Amino acid sequence: MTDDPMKLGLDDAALAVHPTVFAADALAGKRVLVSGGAGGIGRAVAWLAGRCGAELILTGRDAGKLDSAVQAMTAAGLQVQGHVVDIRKPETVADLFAGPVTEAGGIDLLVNSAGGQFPQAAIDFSAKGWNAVIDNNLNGTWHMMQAAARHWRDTSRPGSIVNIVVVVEHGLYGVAHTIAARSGVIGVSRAVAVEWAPLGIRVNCIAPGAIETPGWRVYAPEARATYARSNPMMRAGTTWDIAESVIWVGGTSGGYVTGETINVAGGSQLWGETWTTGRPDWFQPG
Ligand SMILES: CCCCCCC/C=C/C(=O)SCCNC(=O)CCNC(=O)[C@H](O)C(C)(C)COP(=O)(O)OP(=O)(O)OC[C@H]1O[C@@H](n2cnc3c(N)ncnc32)[C@H](O)[C@@H]1OP(=O)(O)O
Ligand SMILES: NC(=O)C1=CN([C@@H]2O[C@H](COP(=O)(O)OP(=O)(O)OC[C@H]3O[C@@H](n4cnc5c(N)ncnc54)[C@H](OP(=O)(O)O)[C@@H]3O)[C@@H](O)[C@H]2O)C=CC1
Repeated sequence: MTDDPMKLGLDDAALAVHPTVFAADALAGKRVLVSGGAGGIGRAVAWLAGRCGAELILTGRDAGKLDSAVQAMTAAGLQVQGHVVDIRKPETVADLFAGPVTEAGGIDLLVNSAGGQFPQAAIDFSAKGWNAVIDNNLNGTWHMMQAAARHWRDTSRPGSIVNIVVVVEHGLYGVAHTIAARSGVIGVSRAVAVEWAPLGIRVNCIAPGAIETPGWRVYAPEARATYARSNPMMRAGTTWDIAESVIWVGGTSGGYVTGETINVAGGSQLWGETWTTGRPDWFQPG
């Protein structure tokens, strides 16, 4: 890992050629919408889906980041468009589906990778900070899920949703607001996996462990330095680890899977600790 924010995780050059288990036509004829598609994990998902033959629609808040992702993927021959959408604003999400998604001919897979939080002891959260994280991660993800489900219902086509969450059972501290939000996403995903099965819609979650991305900039270097040893495999994961799991469960390979949350976390759901705020004296070994 490096402290250069531009060099956290795999860059476009690496994502363009990274080996994959998937065939070049695994998603041929499919259209994939990735929120947070210019971020670390979303960008890797987009590259993999595009390299498997899918058309891509990427969304995010930062137009410059979106442009750079679209340019890099276009230069590699992928079919991709980018749109500024703040997932916290249901009206902009509705505009995305009524406009670009419909004009493109619809989508087959929605990957919700937009999200984030800040590290802070829970006892110090302000009401505004708590609300910001809940709004971004729970409400924002829900707005995208519901808009996609309505799109598929109204166009009589099947669909698949993959929500990127965090490991909520154990071992991730200093981000209790995001644990609450992501537990909500996991809960609603299980609920609508049943409600929406008659519509041909599958809903699953991927819970990444420590995955080196530009998103890590929000954590102090001392905290980040411990992340690789937060799991029994004693290493950080890559955005490609997450991308391959997303495409597996979101694509036809996961066709009989719904309502699941898959930890792709090096076993950190079972062993290890990540203190995003630094480990307090109370929990120091010895
Ligand atoms: C076992 C697994 C191991 C995993 C290890 C790593 C775990 C997870 C890693 C990741 O998820 S990495 C990638 C994720 N990316 C990010 O997290 C992006 C960074 N975060 C944000 O962009 C923001 O925090 C936000 C959550 C999206 C909120 O943004 P918003 O624009 O709505 O809010 P702000 O205006 O910035 O702030 C609102 C409010 O929130 C409080 N607040 C914000 N930042 C902090 C902070 N650093 N410390 C304390 N409080 C904060 C604050 O109350 C803000 O209001 P004001 O006080 O500014 O008025
Ligand atoms: N990296 C890790 O170790 C882990 C990450 N995760 C989760 O995976 C997901 C992706 O994280 P990662 O790629 O690492 O982080 P990044 O910060 O690189 O990417 C997150 C993306 O989400 C977008 N985003 C955030 N809020 C909004 C919003 N309100 N509307 C639209 N877009 C938004 C950002 O776009 P823009 O910059 O344009 O605003 C950004 O590109 C997040 O939910 C994260 O919490 C979970 C566990 C571990």
